[in-house]
Amino acid sequence: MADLKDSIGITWALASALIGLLVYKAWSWIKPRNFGHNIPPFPAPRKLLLGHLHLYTAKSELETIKALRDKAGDVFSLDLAGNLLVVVNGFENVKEVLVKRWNEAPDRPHSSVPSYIGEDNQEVIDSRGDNWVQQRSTSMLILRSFGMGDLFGMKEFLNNLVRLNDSFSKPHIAEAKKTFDPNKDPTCYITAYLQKMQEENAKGTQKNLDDKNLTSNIRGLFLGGSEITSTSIYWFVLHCINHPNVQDKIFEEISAKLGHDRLPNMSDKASLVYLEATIRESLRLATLAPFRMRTVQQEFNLKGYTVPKDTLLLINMRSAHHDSDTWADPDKFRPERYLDDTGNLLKIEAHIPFGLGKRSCLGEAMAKMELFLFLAALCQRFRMEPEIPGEFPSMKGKMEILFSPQTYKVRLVARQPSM
Ligand code: HEM
Repeated sequence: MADLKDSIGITWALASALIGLLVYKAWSWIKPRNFGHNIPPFPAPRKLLLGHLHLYTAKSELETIKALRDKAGDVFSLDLAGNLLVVVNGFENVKEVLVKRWNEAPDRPHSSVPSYIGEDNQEVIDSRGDNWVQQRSTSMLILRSFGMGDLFGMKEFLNNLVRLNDSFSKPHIAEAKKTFDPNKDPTCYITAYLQKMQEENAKGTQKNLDDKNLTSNIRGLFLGGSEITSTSIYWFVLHCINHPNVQDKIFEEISAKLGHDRLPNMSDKASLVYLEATIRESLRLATLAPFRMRTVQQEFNLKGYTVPKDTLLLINMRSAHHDSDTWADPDKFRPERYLDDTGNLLKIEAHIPFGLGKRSCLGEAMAKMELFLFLAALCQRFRMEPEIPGEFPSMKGKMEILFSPQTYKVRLVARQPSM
């Protein structure tokens, strides 16, 4: 009898211990995670398991982040089901993270997109460490030397290719290799890269320049550069339709500075300051890439808070362009804000449409040239009007991969020099 009691007692004890252990395990799994005592504040209490995921509502990310910033301040934390996300707002904090804290938070998180853009996530947008340094410096050198040249042999290329897969860059590389002569000046990005590869091989310093990275870089540069440039143009045209006085001023400037007998070229850029100011204002108001992401590799302090290793940073670029302490009437379209009293262009530090720091836009110089040449020619030749006279298209943007305008139609009316 005593034996039976003992064994029931032991069974109970074991069962209770097991239940206790399971409850403890379950609790430690669902309870809010402790990220350390000095992290930036949470804007709201956390829910079991979800953390702050419930804050993601039907509202746009832009509105959600703005509302949370109003509650918690410029730098705040969100618990995304056990992962710490620190949101960084305001130009000074954005600059601190992207420029001064580059060593601690150098890379973007790996995204799912580059797994088909890049081969094993190697291209310049998503690559890291030594590989990124070499892909970036080589690509930068090549972009500089080509300027607005036919970078990828695009004229012929675009006639044949529309799909972004293996048929995109590999056949093109194979074709370029057939005619590649290391002793001749490179004719496009591919031949310039092949030449650099050979030089590095000859010096024995070759590490990361190879066919795989070349393929990925082409796709990365193409993706990184095409959609964002065309969307910048859509925003500019939309602003011109809605501000006829601005486009008339650009036209007057073009009439006075270069006339109508030839198309604008890069030598006109310095004199078309009002056009340049309008391009800047359009890029600022839209902020096409409103959020940038980084992963934290080493703990650092930001505004007195600790940002632990492995935190995800969400950097609010839009805040840098829309804060009223940096920009007077931030939501107004006012190209004049970039001009001083004598009509010279001002450099405004908080104007950062191409990002900041070592991972800022690789194609900035090229994009600026493309925008200038295309938009100068457009404003020289056409007046941009709404499709239906008097019915102006909406200026409200929508958040897709980029912050883009709603679809709209424009009526292009040929300008006469006296118009
Ligand atoms: C108006 C046009 C453009 C805008 C507004 C723009 C903006 C940006 C921004 C904000 C970044 C991210 C910076 C960051 O994460 O901190 C970026 C990165 C990048 N952009 Fe652009 N971009 C434009 C055109 C181009 C063009 C034409 C190219 C290629 C020829 C290009 C290639 C890249 C690449 C490769 C990166 C990644 C750089 C790296 O990680 O080292 N972009 N761009």
